[in-house]
Amino acid sequence: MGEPGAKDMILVLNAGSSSIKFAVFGPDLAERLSGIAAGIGGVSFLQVGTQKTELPLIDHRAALSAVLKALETAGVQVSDLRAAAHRVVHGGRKLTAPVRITPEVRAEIAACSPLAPLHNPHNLAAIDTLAELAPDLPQFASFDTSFHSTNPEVATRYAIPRMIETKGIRRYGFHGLSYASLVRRLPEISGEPLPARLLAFHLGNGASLCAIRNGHSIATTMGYSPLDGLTMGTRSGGIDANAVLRLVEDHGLERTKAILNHESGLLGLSGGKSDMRRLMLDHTADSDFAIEHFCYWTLRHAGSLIAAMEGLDAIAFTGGIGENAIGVRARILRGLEWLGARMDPDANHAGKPRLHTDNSRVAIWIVPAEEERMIARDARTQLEAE
Ligand SMILES: Nc1ncnc2c1ncn2[C@@H]1O[C@H](COP(=O)(O)OP(=O)(O)O)[C@@H](O)[C@H]1O
Ligand SMILES: CC(=O)OP(=O)(O)O
Ligand SMILES: [Mg+2]
Repeated sequence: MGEPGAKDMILVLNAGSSSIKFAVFGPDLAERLSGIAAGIGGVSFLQVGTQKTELPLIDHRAALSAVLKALETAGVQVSDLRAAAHRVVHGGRKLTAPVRITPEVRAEIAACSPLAPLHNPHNLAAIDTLAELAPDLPQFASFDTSFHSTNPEVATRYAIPRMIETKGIRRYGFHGLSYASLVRRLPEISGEPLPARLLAFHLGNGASLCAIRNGHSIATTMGYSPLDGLTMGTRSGGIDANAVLRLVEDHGLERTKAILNHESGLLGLSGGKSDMRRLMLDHTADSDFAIEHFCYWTLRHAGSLIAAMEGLDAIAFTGGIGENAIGVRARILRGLEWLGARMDPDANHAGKPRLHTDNSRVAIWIVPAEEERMIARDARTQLEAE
């Protein structure tokens, strides 16, 4: 790894609902090492580079200590780090740009936990564990909500009384680090300027769309929390608020939270599978229906965002499903043919970066999600500014 005592590395932690992704970057932002602890609380494993080991990871604390141990084995000690930087999903109204984590920032992240229950508590646990291990290590946070701070008020307000809106009940939007990195990467990948009206599909376990006009988010499908919008792995996506109230009446608040966040989406529709790769191999009527529901609602929302941009010049797919699920991309693109989007099936099969044919009126790209590099870049900018 780096020169002994050089303290030039940045550790990035991206703690999700059931996984912790990690990466170590050098001062030039070259990735030195990356991996994932996944399946936390279930069938879990730790992968470092290409080396995958099955390992019981009962909770996020166990997963983080396995990650730190693996880093040590690979020659990265916490004492070698210049900084640690975290993806924090919800920054609420106050945290709209990358920041150094102070006690005040930590308290604000904690205050946003009820808004992103599958994410913020795990982000905080990672911050706290590192703070205990290395109290002097500078820690930074980058927020999934920040990229959408350019949305106009008409897009962020719910049609509810202003007094309620002032309490923070509004649309925020998420996956912003993925979209920010996509905006950077697309011109490098395509060799062309960023298209003026770009519809980005972040399709992973959590999934959202973003209407990006001249590089800025103007609308997105997630709202107050990462539950809204598309059908997701275990989240329902959009659901009528009166149906939610009925669920609360019938099942109580805690059960309702669990149903909507953990038991719905692809998992609920298919009767047990949240993972797109597994669903695609399954070929049962329920699994096929779950995939069709995912694609259909992705298209319904795509139509809404295209209207918000008043047209469409390019599409970009990212996230685990967007980058890898050939059949899902093909189904979604079939649903956009009426706009003049033409996909080259061979390019789609091969997972090439460019998917459109020469006569397509809309450019179509695959852009790998690089949330961790974006977070490292933010932290480096902060360090240089200090
Ligand atoms: N080769 C593949 N084919 C189909 N789906 C895939 C493939 N690889 C990954 N996926 C799907 O991508 C999703 C996970 O995406 P990812 O962006 O890693 O999620 P997370 O939100 O946890 O970061 C899962 O549904 C997984 O099945
Ligand atoms: C915000 C969100 O949904 O994140 P993820 O896709 O990592 O679950
Ligand atoms: Mg993700």
